[in-house]
Amino acid sequence: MSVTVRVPAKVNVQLAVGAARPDGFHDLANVFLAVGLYDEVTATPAGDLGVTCTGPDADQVPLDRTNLAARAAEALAARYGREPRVHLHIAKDIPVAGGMAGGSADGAAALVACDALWGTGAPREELLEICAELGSDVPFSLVGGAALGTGRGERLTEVETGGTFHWVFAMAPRGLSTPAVFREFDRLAQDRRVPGPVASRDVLDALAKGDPDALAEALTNDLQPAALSLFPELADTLAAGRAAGALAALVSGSGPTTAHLVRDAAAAEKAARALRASGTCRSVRVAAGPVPGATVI
Ligand SMILES: C[C@@](CO)(OP(=O)(O)O)[C@H](O)COP(=O)(O)OP(=O)(O)OC[C@H]1O[C@@H](n2ccc(N)nc2=O)[C@H](O)[C@@H]1O
Ligand SMILES: Nc1ncnc2c1ncn2[C@@H]1O[C@H](COP(=O)(O)OP(=O)(O)O)[C@@H](O)[C@H]1O
Repeated sequence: MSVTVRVPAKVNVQLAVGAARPDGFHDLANVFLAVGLYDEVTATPAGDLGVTCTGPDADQVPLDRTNLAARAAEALAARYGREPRVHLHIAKDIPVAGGMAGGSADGAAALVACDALWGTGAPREELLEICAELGSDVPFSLVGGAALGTGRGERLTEVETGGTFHWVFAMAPRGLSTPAVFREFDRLAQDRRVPGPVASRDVLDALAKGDPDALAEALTNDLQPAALSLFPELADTLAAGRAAGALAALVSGSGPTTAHLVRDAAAAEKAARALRASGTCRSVRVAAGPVPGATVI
């Protein structure tokens, strides 16, 4: 018997970043939207913990116990006093090190898959606690939809959405390390006082109304200058997206994937074609959100 869990990528429609905390993390006002670009994690009983991965970026995924899916299985097994005797196969479609929370998605998916496989019946609150231990973005991958993350992004409040938002994502030829982008944010902020992060009323209202034009006006990402500083060519991709008719273009989270908001599915296909032809990115994908979080299929 095996259990397969499907789990979405995310885009940050607001990422407000505060000053570095004593523990090295940053307080955030992080408005997440789950979008329909998925990994699938299949858990199968095995003699020992093992991970395999297939997909376009599979060669960049660690297969040892640092993989977030393996760490999730170990964390759940430890809580329930059992051995993590499971094989985890990741069918990966979310770009690696792309600012779309692919590793976090696999952590959340493995947790849900192992919980179902082992019949642990862990309460939702406990699963969310384990997620937060695994990483700041992992709780959101579990719940999906749209949510505001505070603290380091792990404390979630559901956010209302009044419609579907259509996006074109442009994948970059190399990844960006999340800690390196936060370090660059600190370096760029050196001489100014960084205000405490606050959720934007305009972003929340635009989401509630399901209004892409209003969301396009309100989108912000405080990590974008840091991502552009480390990866200046991303400015060309953002410009190509705007020229292709996107209502707005921004770096997704810590990047380097760029997210281009469009009005509807037809506009997404058109902008995707133009972005592909622009030669400013490795590949282009269309996806819409909100979609549900980690789900057994
Ligand atoms: C930036 C965001 C935006 O959603 O995602 P990505 O764009 O990387 O996907 C997240 O904050 C990433 O979350 P996640 O990838 O889970 O990060 P973690 O494993 O918790 O932390 C990795 C490292 O990022 C930095 N970090 C992360 C979160 C945070 N609030 N402050 C930080 O300074 C720290 O250097 C930390 O050691
Ligand atoms: N299951 C996983 N999938 C992808 N990367 C993983 C996974 N587990 C651990 N990692 C590590 O996490 C790093 C960040 O990957 P990822 O989560 O895809 O990006 P991001 O944090 O930008 O959203 C990778 O470079 C890789 O070393």
